[in-house]
Amino acid sequence: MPPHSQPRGILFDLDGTLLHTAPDLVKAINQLRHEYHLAALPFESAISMVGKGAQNLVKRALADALTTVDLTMAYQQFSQHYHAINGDSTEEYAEVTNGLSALYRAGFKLAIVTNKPSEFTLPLLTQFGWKEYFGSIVCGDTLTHKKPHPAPILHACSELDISVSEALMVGDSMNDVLAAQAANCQCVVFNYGYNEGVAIEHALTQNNTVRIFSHFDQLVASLS
Ligand SMILES: O=C(O)COP(=O)(O)O
Repeated sequence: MPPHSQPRGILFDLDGTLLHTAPDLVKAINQLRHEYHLAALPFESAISMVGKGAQNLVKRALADALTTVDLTMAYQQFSQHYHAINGDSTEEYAEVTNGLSALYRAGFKLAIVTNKPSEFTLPLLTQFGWKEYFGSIVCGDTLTHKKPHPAPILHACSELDISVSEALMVGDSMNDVLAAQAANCQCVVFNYGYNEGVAIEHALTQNNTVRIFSHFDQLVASLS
């Protein structure tokens, strides 16, 4: 496979790639901590806990009280808080709606491959009017495995009816990069996202071939 052959299918991560979900996520996490009489986490430390799914986020956010917390119940409490505000302060990154629409109209097959549970992902896709663009929506609870496991990428390719060599994974974190590498899929990342609190440029090793973009328009231009 040539390193940057033109793909037929584009697989998008959600949090930190298409949507800035951090304000709502951090608010729900700090509402949860308040219930457990724990101090609010600063925004940056809370957001560094996002990336490996909501169950993991709750576990990381209550790390200072884990011996006394029932994580199943804590997840249900978090879920209630997040459902109540999911989308309220969430914004699309610049030019995402225009870019998705352009890629869709140009004939690319599009998918979502996120670690976010479907109960939170689907309402956001509806809110932003994007659902019709995606031929496959793979969430954190769709399969047994989440990114960085390759299974979500392979599942999306199968649902889009393309081979993995015809796909491009677009993300913001090493979870996306490692999943793509494990699936043998091309990958690009945006540097405006979360990557569990580490600048993606620093996380990628020097000989890594993953391209880094800083604006959604750059991705769209690279595909035209
Ligand atoms: O919910 C998460 O932990 C991250 O979701 P993402 O895979 O869309 O970045």
